[in-house]
Amino acid sequence: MRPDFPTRISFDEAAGIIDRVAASRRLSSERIPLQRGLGRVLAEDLVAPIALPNFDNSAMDGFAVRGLPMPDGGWQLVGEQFAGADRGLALAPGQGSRITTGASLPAGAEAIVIKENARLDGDRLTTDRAPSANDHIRRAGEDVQPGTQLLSAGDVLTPARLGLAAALGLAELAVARRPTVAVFTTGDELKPPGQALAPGEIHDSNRALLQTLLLAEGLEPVAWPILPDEPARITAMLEDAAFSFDLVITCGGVSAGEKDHLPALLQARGETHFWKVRMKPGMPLLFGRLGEARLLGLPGNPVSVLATFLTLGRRLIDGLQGRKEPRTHWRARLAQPVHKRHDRREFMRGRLQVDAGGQLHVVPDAATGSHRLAAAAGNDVLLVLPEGAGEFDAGTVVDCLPCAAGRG
Ligand SMILES: Nc1nc2c(c(=O)[nH]1)N[C@H]1C(S)=C(S)[C@@H](COP(=O)(O)OP(=O)(O)OC[C@H]3O[C@@H](n4cnc5c(N)ncnc54)[C@H](O)[C@@H]3O)O[C@H]1N2
Ligand code: MOO
Repeated sequence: MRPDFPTRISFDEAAGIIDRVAASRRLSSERIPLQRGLGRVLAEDLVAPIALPNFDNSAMDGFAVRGLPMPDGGWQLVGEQFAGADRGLALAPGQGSRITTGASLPAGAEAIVIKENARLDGDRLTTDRAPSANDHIRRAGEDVQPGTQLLSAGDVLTPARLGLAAALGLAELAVARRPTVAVFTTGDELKPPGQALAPGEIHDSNRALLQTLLLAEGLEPVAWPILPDEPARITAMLEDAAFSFDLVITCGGVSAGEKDHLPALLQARGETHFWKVRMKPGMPLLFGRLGEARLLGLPGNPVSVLATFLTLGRRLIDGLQGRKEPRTHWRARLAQPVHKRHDRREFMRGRLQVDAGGQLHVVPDAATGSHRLAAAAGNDVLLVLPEGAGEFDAGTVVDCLPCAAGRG
């Protein structure tokens, strides 16, 4: 019987379904103080309420002068203006005043003579370095004009953008709420790290991997104890989580084995948006709805977790928050040829190198098995080989997605 949901779909079809579901489930917005804004997605456009700089001021410590070139005998010093309250100084031709960096420019000032180039003799100011008009003067509005749209809804807040908002006098910004995420690992073979293994058991590595992938996105995942391969337990725990979380992410139990219960669970108790994507690794990826939550069932192999999360999982999280800014990716030349035997889009592990001419190269890792966590740990990108089997010659330009968050 044909399943009544999309299956064995292309990567682009899966991305399209994720985008549509995310758009229909867009999270509400909230106002937050700037200090909590890093990495958040703006929910409204940011329009400058004031100019930056908001008044003409000096870029250097020294003297503001009026009268260029320097009058015979220099300028006459008539006052001082420090950063802070504007004293309302006005310079007549031939006059100058002390000034500090960031201080309001006295009316009439035409240039700043920096302190190191100035000679002061009583109230006479001279210099050997003839200043030009506007030297070291920062004009009101030269960075930002009031009314200019600086950021758009969907942009991501960086330190510089948060600093900009502060400079504009905004104490809070409206951002998309972050999705709440429940994380489950499943499998009778799993033991937490720190516990001894019996024959047939392995340590649960996906929990640390997935939790930190989510933390790197600024989310605060809540991880459950390891689930046994028992359908009733799995159903109860996942339905419980689906009540209180926006997103439930599981690892393992989504392919064809006797103990792979998740696809049937979702079909019986929720809704399947898709199951199985023509990608490698990560082919058995499952996506659907359980209760009001979205459920993302990642394949159990650790490298599949990495690849499916970074490509499609993160896309869902971005979409739920209305993120429009694309993710960073590089284009690099294959340092070695790759013979691709299958038809799926492949996300191979690779290491970036830059040559003396500034050209990026990527060295594909021969350890392609989706259990090869050491190979993933030793590389810094997922290099993307498009659909279709065949030879990819050395020098072929490929997309590379950073996969070592936290390394800078
Ligand atoms: N007959 C078929 N067999 C398999 C298929 C298939 O299509 N037909 N797909 C293969 C692919 S591709 C993948 S990927 C895996 C995915 O399997 P599951 O998602 O069902 O995951 P499990 O079978 O539970 O585990 C797979 C593998 O990963 C290990 N694992 C699971 N959880 C963890 C964890 N938390 N930490 C560390 N390692 C974990 C598990 O022990 C298995 O070795 O299926 C293929 N088989
Ligand atoms: O697609 Mo599986 O994720 O190759 O190992």
